[in-house]
Amino acid sequence: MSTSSDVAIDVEDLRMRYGATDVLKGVTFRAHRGEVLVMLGPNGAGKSTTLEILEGFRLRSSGRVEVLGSDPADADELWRARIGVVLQSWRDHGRWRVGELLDYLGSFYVPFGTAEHRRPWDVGGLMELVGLTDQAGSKISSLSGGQRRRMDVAIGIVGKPEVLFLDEPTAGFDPDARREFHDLVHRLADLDGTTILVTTHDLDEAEKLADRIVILGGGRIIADGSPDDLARTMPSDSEVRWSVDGSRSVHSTAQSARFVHDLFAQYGDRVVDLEVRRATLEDTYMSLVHDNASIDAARTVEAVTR
Ligand SMILES: Nc1ncnc2c1ncn2[C@@H]1O[C@H](COP(=O)(O)OP(=O)(O)OP(=O)(O)O)[C@@H](O)[C@H]1O
Repeated sequence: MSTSSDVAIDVEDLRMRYGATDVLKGVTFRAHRGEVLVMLGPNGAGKSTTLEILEGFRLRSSGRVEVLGSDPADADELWRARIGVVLQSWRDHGRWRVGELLDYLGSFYVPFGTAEHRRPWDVGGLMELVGLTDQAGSKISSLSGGQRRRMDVAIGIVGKPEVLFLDEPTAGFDPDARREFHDLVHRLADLDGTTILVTTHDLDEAEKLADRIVILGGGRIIADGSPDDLARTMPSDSEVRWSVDGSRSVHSTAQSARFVHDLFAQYGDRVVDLEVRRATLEDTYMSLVHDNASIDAARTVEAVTR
């Protein structure tokens, strides 16, 4: 059973209107302490808007929002010190050197440290953690795109945040850097109990990182569950592939276990290279987002023609 103290992010009926356009039409979700929550959704769905509201950078139109028990719209400096933010892009501090800037930014967190929760990160340890030790003395303007993004992450976590917001953090990462970053996210969540809300367009990344996934579509949360839960929500068929006597076959079925059983009953050891592919998160995502877009389009037509 979850208690309110387990809940790090609590959003209920969040609405956001830009001019005459409703971008968020009643968004409700929660994140528990130490949970990695991945938010998915097509371009323009309102993911960054949601994050900016939760970070206290943007005022919402209506709804209830609590992060670490406070409303971000009027939270104090102590609250801000407990929050870490990695925006989609930072382009500043070019003349600073990596180690110096982290040391300087970290110094702002010293008054907010406690015996149980020391702040900030030790700069050497932090650079090692994000893979920037070799760049400690480099100017930020000289970093590669991927190194710059690691620096963004280092800046986001220098104050040892309890809640961390990451807006498309791995854009521009090579596969190695991406994998290291995933390890870092798991480490922060599992060892330090950091609650992490990540947006990404990379469904493979979402599957690797998420304890839970929420999908934003048409201004609402259209799915909320673990990657496995979401894959199971699709009543789609599995794909069975196999070869018999050098001939390759494919069959779609909702009852893959029965089909495979029958296959072996018929061909025995002659069945080789057997593969059963269940619906993936990508299949689920595509289907949910497209279904939702059709429903939304139908609603719009209905409203216009009424
Ligand atoms: N300051 C603003 N004024 C007016 N409209 C805005 C503003 N910021 C965002 N929007 C609009 O709100 C919608 C949601 O934008 P948002 O950036 O939150 O989406 P997103 O899901 O993060 O998209 P992406 O995946 O492309 O980053 C878009 O249609 C965008 O044009």
